[in-house]
Amino acid sequence: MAELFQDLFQARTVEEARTIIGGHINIGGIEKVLLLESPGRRLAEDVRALDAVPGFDRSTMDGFAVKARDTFGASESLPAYLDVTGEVLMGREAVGNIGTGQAWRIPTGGMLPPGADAVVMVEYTEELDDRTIGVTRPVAPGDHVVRCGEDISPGARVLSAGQIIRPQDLGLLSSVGLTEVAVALPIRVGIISTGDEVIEPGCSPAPGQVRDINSYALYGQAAACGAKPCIYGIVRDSYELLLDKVRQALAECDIVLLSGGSSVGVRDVAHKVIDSLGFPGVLFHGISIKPGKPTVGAVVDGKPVFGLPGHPVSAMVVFELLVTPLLKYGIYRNNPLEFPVRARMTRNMRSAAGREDYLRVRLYKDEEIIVAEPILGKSGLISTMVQANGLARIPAEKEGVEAGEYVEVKLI
Ligand SMILES: Nc1nc2c(c(=O)[nH]1)N[C@H]1C(S)=C(S)[C@@H](COP(=O)(O)OP(=O)(O)OC[C@H]3O[C@@H](n4cnc5c(N)ncnc54)[C@H](O)[C@@H]3O)O[C@H]1N2
Ligand code: MOO
Repeated sequence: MAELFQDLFQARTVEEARTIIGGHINIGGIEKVLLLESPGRRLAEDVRALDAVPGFDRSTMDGFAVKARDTFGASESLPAYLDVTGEVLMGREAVGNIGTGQAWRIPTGGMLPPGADAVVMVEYTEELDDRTIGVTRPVAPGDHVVRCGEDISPGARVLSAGQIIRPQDLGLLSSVGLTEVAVALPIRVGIISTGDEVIEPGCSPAPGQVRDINSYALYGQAAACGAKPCIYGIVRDSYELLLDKVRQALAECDIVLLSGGSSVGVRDVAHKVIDSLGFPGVLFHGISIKPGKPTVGAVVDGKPVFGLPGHPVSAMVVFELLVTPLLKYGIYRNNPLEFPVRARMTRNMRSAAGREDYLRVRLYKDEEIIVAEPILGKSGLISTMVQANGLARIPAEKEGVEAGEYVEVKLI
């Protein structure tokens, strides 16, 4: 514990903060849901296909099933003449066999008859009579055919645990006959605002008071990640009151967020409260980012507890960096697409070396180039977050960015 205490106020990088917290957490459960209830949920287990998709060789065109070699050398001036000896019906097994010099009519999606290895599109045939066609263009084996198992082979791992179920995943699950999937339970996030000056949004502020922004902004962020947020209200700057409330939230939720009181002022009790909840307690106090420096990171019995800075922008930025990944994936995992947009800065911005800066930016397209216009303003101004549609990361080793330089941006 003494070692831990020495670590406090030694600001961590975001990477370090994630590693420290990630090493102690154990959150979430599993439930089975029907396929139609699964979009947006996180898969709890790998999914393997039992069946091949498609389960038979099938045509991708309307035309004639043939032996490809019977069409070799065919042209408009010298068609290959084939006997039409059968027809494939949609949704029915193709029974029989195509012999040399023979063709069967086949619809798009029809089952390729035994003996055939390609399909000639109807446009490249001429019907001479009911029983004879001329093929005017050759096909190679496999042309216009999807092979049995070409989409999905039986036994293959088709989806991986941890991934969010997207529309195309739903289609894949139905294609292999799965009507239920195991998904992670939504992570329950308890949200507590602290501060003697903070009042409910439905009240009129007296001089010195402000309406609660953080509970609502954080609620919105958690909901957008598919989590189950729960607001525990506003607690005055009192150790006992806050301890009670945090204990209640911790008993009912997987993650607890406090905002305000995370700094070093006399009334900033968040750190003290969080550290008295249980093992291992506070793991760091301070991250080397701006905004968001005075963040407290803790784990209590496997559940993360974060003391977020009171300034609304700071609280939201720290949420994006430390809470969003947990709500989406249940763990911190390497995500090269976390800042997926490369955008060109419209102006110079200074930043101190040794600290990562997260700039609120407005992204827009200017002559085919995505540009990032910084939204200036203090971290207490929620309107700056509203004007922004991205967060640009300025790496710690840089002392700023110049107009025209490229930055990596996360969409918000
Ligand atoms: N002497 C120093 N003062 C401050 C430092 C510092 O390093 N030395 N850090 C500053 C930074 S950076 C931030 S961020 C804030 C963090 O402060 P706290 O987390 O202790 O938060 P409070 O003092 O309670 O509040 C800060 C600010 O945010 C407003 N607030 C708080 N909760 C809400 C809410 N739910 N909705 C709307 N607004 C809220 C609060 O009224 C204050 O204005 O500390 C700086 N100070
Ligand atoms: O770092 Mo504070 O979190 O700037 O506003």
